Amino acid sequence: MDVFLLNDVCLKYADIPNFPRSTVHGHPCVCMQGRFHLVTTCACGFQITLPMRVFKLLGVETVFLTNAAGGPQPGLQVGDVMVIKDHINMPGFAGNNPLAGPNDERFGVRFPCMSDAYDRELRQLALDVAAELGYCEFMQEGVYCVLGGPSFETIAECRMLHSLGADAVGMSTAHEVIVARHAGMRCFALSLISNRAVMDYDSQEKANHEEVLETGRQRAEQLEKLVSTMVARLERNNNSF
Ligand SMILES: O=P(O)(O)O[C@@H]1C[C@H](O)[C@@H](CO)O1
Ligand code: HPA
Repeated sequence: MDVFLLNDVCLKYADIPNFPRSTVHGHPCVCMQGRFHLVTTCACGFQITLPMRVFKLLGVETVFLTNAAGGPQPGLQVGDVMVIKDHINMPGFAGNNPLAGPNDERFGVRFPCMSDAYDRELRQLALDVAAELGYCEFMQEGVYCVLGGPSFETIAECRMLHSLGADAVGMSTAHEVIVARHAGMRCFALSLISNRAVMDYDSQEKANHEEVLETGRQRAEQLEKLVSTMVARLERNNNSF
């Protein structure tokens, strides 16, 4: 069941007016269990990002996001954790931006800047905490590219994305970050490289959701430790890194 956890209060998504419904199996997370993707709601970026505005209204200042992603960057291995330093919003090139339509000035300006979308201090904190925990061998930093899904990429698409500067490719996160940044919240995001992007016509590899879930299970404990240590560090410093 999809639930929204706020302190000890647990709300069903179905009980929150206008809240979208998650349809993808296997996306539990710490505070919001059940995620929304472009494919869930007929490419309506506004609806899938509504939770960010709910967070803002609840007084949230910093948003942590995680995702599973394929890796077109040859330096990335399955199981690597990539701190996202920037994104490419591919659906945005076709006009699918979650901020399209009338701007709600109560949240932010009409034309928000995105060159600082992923908070520099939080990225450094992640790398520092990872080093303390002994995670350096699988920590990376890179650019995440969001596509609409739900089909995985063709070989030609993977090659193109790599040449465009994408290190990881997935189906979420960038829309949420755009809306969170519009509302002035700080953003930090991680990609777990759950599968290699297939770049070679002779390869027998095929992207599939089971591999994505399995890689997630294998790294779950370390990811939880990394994020919870970062959150504890932030709390200790009054959210000021
Ligand atoms: O919610 P994320 O972006 O982690 O989920 C990815 C995208 C698809 O839902 C799924 C593909 O296996 O994982
Ligand atoms: O290879 C991928 N492509 C797109 N989305 C994904 N989510 C997990 N792996 C992938």
